[in-house]
Order: sequence, then structure tokens, then C-alpha cells
Amino acid sequence: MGGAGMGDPRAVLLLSGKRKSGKDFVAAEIQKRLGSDVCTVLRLSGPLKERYAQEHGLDFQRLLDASAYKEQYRQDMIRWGEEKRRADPGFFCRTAVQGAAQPVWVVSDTRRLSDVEWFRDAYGDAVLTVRVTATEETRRRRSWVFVAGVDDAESECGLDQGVTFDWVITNDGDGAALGAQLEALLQDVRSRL
Ligand SMILES: Nc1ncnc2c1ncn2[C@@H]1O[C@H](COP(=O)(O)OP(=O)(O)OP(=O)(O)O)[C@@H](O)[C@H]1O
Ligand SMILES: C[C@@](O)(CCOP(=O)(O)O)CC(=O)O
Repeated sequence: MGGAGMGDPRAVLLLSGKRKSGKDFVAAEIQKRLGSDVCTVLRLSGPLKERYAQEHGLDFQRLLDASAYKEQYRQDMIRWGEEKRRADPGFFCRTAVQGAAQPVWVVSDTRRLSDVEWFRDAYGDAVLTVRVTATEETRRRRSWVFVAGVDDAESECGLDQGVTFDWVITNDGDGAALGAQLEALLQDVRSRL
């Protein structure tokens, strides 16, 4: 780790935000604008869900999208993932970046300071922290319901303090407003290519 190496990304966008703020949606929009040869979307929860599904005999695919099935297991996945991170804090980060060859990476679900620190150690100034926000009203329209033990725990609040975000994207459903914010962010990203 440390120091730029051959094949290292030029920009690593660490997206964070509350449940149903639209992190996955924004990640997909960024990728669409840059093209999938330039930009790949990575998920720290990808390897987490895959391992969790294997160990618990569950359907990995159904843990990936915005589903009631996923929500049913969220609390136990959080508990299980925290246990794994305690043993090896870089475990999910290392697995998530394996094989990523594009110059721009969008990590769509950064939740913990230890994850931000891992990426900063590994990729230095290429890292940009991006907060995705939406009002509670908007998130409720997207089927968010407050769950004690989830919405008031580290998994959702770990980055509420301690990070100065490079970009804040407001995602309340106005397509034009979102597009303008993304273009400003992408100008920064393109200047790094
Ligand atoms: N700007 C938008 N326009 C239209 N639909 C949106 C927009 N942003 C988000 N959505 C929709 O809202 C829902 C939640 O968004 P998304 O899954 O991206 O949120 P998330 O922050 O990744 O949530 P989670 O943490 O639960 O995975 C999805 O069905 C998504 O398509
Ligand atoms: C278990 C967990 O990875 C679930 C993430 O699901 P999603 O990003 O909301 O699809 C959350 C966590 O790691 O705390």
C-alpha cells in the first residue's frame, strides 16, 4: 500500500449516504455518463453479501437489489460483517477492488471511517469522498422506514462525523438538478484522467 502504482485508479469516488438516499442510483448515473470502459462500480457489501449468503444458505442475488428480502437480513448481515472486519479491517475493501481495471472507481456503499482510511492509505489523492443526501420525506417515498439498531447504528451513521466531504450530491428526485450536480463532479473526475 501507499504510493501510486501501475494500474492504480485515477479517481476513486467513495459514495456514502443514508438508506434510500440513492447511492446505487447515483453510482449508476456516474457510470452511465463515463461509460463502463472508463468507470466501474464497486460495492463493499458485494463480497460481504456473497460470503454471508454462502455461510447462511441464502440467495446472494436477492441480497443485492433494493428488496424486502435484503432488509429482512440487514441487521444480522451488519452484525456478521462487523465480526469479520474486527478480525481483518481491510477484508471487504481488498476483495471489492480485486480485478478492477478501469481508471475510475465508484464505491457505492462506504459506511465506516475504517473503509475511508483504507482507501486513502491505498490510493491517496485519487480518493474523493461524495455524500449523497435526500430528505427523510424523499427516502420514505422510496420505501424507507426507520429501523432501530440499523438507522441509529454505525452502519448508517459511521460517516456522519469525521469526514470532510469533497462533494455533496442532493438527490431528491429532480432529474435536472441531479444532472447538473453530477456534471460538476464529473468535470473534476475527467480532469484527473
Ligand atoms: N434520482 C432518482 N430518480 C428516480 N429514482 C431514484 C432516484 N434516486 C433513487 N431512486 C430510487 O430509489 C430507490 C432507492 O435508491 P438506491 O437503491 O439507489 O438507494 P441506496 O442509498 O443505495 O439504498 P440502500 O442503502 O438501501 O441500498 C431505488 O428504487 C432507486 O431506483
Ligand atoms: C450489511 C451491509 O453491508 C448491508 C448493505 O446493504 P445495501 O448497501 O443497503 O444494499 C451493511 C453494513 O455493512 O453495515
